[in-house]
Amino acid sequence: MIKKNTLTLHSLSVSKDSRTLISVDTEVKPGSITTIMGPSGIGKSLLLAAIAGVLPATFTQNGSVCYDGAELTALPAHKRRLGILFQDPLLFEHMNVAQNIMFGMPQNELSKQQRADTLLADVGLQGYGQRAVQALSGGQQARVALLRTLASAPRAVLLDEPFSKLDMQTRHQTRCWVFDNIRQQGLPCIMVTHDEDDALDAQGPVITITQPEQDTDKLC
Ligand SMILES: Nc1ncnc2c1ncn2[C@@H]1O[C@H](COP(=O)(O)OP(=O)(O)OP(=O)(O)O)[C@@H](O)[C@H]1O
Repeated sequence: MIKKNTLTLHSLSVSKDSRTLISVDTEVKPGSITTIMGPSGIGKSLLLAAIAGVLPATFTQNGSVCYDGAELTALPAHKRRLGILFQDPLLFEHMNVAQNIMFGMPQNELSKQQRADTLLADVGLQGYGQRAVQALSGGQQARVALLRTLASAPRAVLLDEPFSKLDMQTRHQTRCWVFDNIRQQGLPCIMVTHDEDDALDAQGPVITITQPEQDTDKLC
């Protein structure tokens, strides 16, 4: 049976030099947020890159990624139509804040500028549309990158530590807004985080990745 608007990973794994770093099997339903947690350097960001179709060539992947029952694994990133937010905001520096947010908006969006302004106000950045992205703080850039991802009409979203650059109050407010938005749009979401409050607020399954067994002789 086709699971409508569901993102499924079938034993999706990332390896380097034939050593598996990470492997995940999961099904993410529309409007559900699955959290991935685990130690630094274990391959969580690489897993998101594999789902999005932008895994660096040094790594190989096995398993498959499906959306709506159709396999995406062989498709290039732009044909997967998944929104990915990297840890680094990677904003376009030749565009202002509003232009960054409008970048991936669908052509038929009635007033892109108006929508960008509304989104900015929703995350506490009212009136920032015409500013240069270089003039923003790290936390402000992180919010603009989040808006750009959500405004691009993705079929699912992949968020890599989306709130880590925000102070506690902004983090809480932004997180509530983002999670509400994801639920309202009915998007399946996979979020990588080190923060247990992020995982709690996500109200979805939590996948904890553990280190592979180590050779105890090598431990001090
Ligand atoms: N583009 C790349 N080229 C080479 N090595 C990379 C690249 N990206 C990641 N790595 C390496 O792959 C391993 C896994 O990295 P990854 O960023 O996925 O870890 P992570 O679990 O997301 O860590 P963190 O929680 O610290 O963000 C690390 O050893 C990292 O140095």
